[in-house]
Formats: sequence, structure tokens, C-alpha cells
Amino acid sequence: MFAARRTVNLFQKRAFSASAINASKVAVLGAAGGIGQPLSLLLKLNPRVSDLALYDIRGGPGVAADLSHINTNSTVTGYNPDASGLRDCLEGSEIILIPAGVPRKPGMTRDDLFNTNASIVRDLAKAAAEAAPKAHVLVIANPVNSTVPIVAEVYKARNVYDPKRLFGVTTLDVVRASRFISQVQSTNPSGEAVPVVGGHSGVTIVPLLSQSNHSSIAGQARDALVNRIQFGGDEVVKAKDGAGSATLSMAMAGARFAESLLRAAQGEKGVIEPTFVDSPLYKDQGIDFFASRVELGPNGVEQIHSVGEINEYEQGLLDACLADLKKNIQKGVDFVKANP
Ligand SMILES: NC(=O)C1=CN([C@@H]2O[C@H](COP(=O)(O)OP(=O)(O)OC[C@H]3O[C@@H](n4cnc5c(N)ncnc54)[C@H](O)[C@@H]3O)[C@@H](O)[C@H]2O)C=CC1
Ligand SMILES: O=C([O-])CC(=O)C(=O)O
Repeated sequence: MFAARRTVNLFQKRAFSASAINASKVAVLGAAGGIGQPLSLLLKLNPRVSDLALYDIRGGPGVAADLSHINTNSTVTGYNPDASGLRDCLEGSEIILIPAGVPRKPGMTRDDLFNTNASIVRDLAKAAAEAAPKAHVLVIANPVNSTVPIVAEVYKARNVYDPKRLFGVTTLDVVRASRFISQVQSTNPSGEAVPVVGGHSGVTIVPLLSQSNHSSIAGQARDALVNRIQFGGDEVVKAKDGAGSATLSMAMAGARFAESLLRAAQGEKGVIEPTFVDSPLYKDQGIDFFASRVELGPNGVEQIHSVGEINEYEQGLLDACLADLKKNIQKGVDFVKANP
């Protein structure tokens, strides 16, 4: 009898400590948008998330009320911009995802979003730097090549910048790459892994097919596949015909990245994701941020993997990427300097 009760107590103790370790508050800024809603839904379904905090300039509490009826354990709270809404949303967060900002319409580049999204991201970063300076910040808002440096500059100005905790979400590029290559090769995409490095727009997206399971793809087939991976976002923008860009696939990609960070934070080793981070790889060329495979740990970036061995064709892609990337990054840095 005593032994039985003891077993129960030990079990309860273990269950309690496991849930205490796993208590993770995740905030989504821009939660009522095309990405924000399905992303928040996927986070509500994630047992590693204990508190989901949803902020938007409009509609946050509505989305939160809706999601809060789903029978998973996490609490969901919605916040408006009034009073201390944004601060309350951010405080205590371990992860902050930022899908707030306008999406493209046909004919636009991601850089065309800069004028609107730069100040949105800057202002949200200011609030995050004050309310939750140690949180991992995951930037989804475009142009990612510039919005990530914007967040870095805001944090630097407040002396709270930790390069290990800032991430541009480029997961969708590798998600697309594995799907597109599987379509060409008639394989299962879950068994495909195509590294994609560089940045997140047009020619700054550099797929490394030579490191995939299909390194022999060459000629027109290779060119078509690389082009589709680089401009996959345009495919969706065109198909949506003015109603925005990728939202559902992006929500999946953002939720996958957040899940990877949580797994790493909760002690799992060897969690690797591609992501656009403050990186040493091309700093000697004046390029402070670069996306490559990154091992994640409890404090964010654990190890940044180099691009590895690439062929001459890929070196050409990389050269074009670096030239554009440098300008995109500088644009973000200059914006914060001129508009602190
Ligand atoms: N990193 C990536 O791979 C991808 C990035 N994106 C980018 O994500 C961003 C969002 O796209 P969608 O969700 O489709 O746009 P959307 O227009 O559907 O949603 C944006 C949401 O942000 C909110 N918002 C605007 N200003 C805000 C502020 N200051 N604070 C809080 N919320 C604010 C809006 O009210 C809206 O609910 C775009 O910039 C888009 O280009 C889209 C797809 C992939
Ligand atoms: O294409 C866009 O504007 C949205 C985006 O970043 C993507 O789908 O990769």
C-alpha cells in the first residue's frame, strides 16, 4: 500500500518537473494575419508551449478566444495595442515570433516591402528589447535580409544584443526545396534534404543541390529547379493574385522552427535548422548575417555550419547572393541609424 502510494508520488513528481521544465511562453506579434493565425493554431497544438500570447494591432483577442477552446493544455491570451498590451504580451516570453507586416502583391519584390515593414519591425523590436531582452526572436516579416539587421541594431542600441538569440526564419526555403526536388525525382519529400544558404529573397536564396541526394542533376533540369526554389515565393504571390503571399506553408515552417528551438531549449542535442543569423562565415567580406545550417542549443545558436563543399555553378550563385545580401543588410542598418 505504502509502496503503491510512493510510486504514484514519484510519478506525480516526475510529471510535475517535466511540465515545469517544458513551461514555455511563446509570443506571436501579428497573430491575426494570414501567417499569424495558422501559426498560432500550430503552436496551440504543440505540447511544449505552455502559454501562447497573441498580439496584433487588430484582432488579437478574437483569435486568442477562438484558439483557447482547443482542448490542449496551454493558455492563450490575446492583446491589443492599448495600454500595456504589447508589453504584457512580451513579458516572460521565451520565444517571440514576428510575422507582423505587409505581404507582397504581384510585381513586387520583397525589398519593396521595406518602407512599410522596417518601421513595424523596428518598433516591435524596441518593445521586445525592453520587455523580454533574453527571448529568442524569430523574424518572419520581409524583407528578412534587412529586418533581421534592424532588430540587431535596435538591441545593440539598448545594450541587450545577443547574436545567439536572433533568427531570420528561412525554413520555408528548405521546406520548398525538399518538396520541389521530390516532385522532379518522384521521391518522398520527407526523405529529401537540400541545404539552402544565403538569404531570403530571389538570388540570395542559394540551394546546394550538390549536397542533396540528387547531386547529379545538371543542365536545364538543375537550372529550372534552382530557379523554382529561389522564386517559389513569387509562385504563391502570383496564384493569390493580390491577396497576399505564402501563409499556410509559412505557418508550418515557422512552427517547425519554433519547435526545433524548444526541443533544443529542453535539452535535445543535435537539433539543426537552416536560419539567417549573425554569422562569422562572410564577415571578412563585410557581410554580418548569413543563412546556413545552425545547431541550436538552450541559449540559441550553438554552432554555425559552414557552406561546405560546393561546385563551380554553386559558387556563381553564392557570389551573386553575397553582392545582394551586403546591400540588403546595410539598408537595414542604415535605416535604424537614420530612424532610431
Ligand atoms: N520569412 C518568410 O519565409 C516569409 C515571410 N513572409 C512575410 O510575413 C509578413 C506577414 O505576412 P502575412 O501574414 O501574409 O500578412 P497579413 O497582412 O495577412 O498579416 C500581417 C498582420 O500583421 C499585423 N500588423 C501590422 N502592423 C503591426 C504592428 N505594428 N504590430 C502588430 N501587428 C501588426 C496586421 O494587422 C496583420 O494582422 C509579410 O511581411 C510577408 O512578406 C511571408 C511568407 C514567408
Ligand atoms: O514571397 C513572399 O513575399 C513571401 C515569402 O517570403 C515567401 O513565400 O518565401
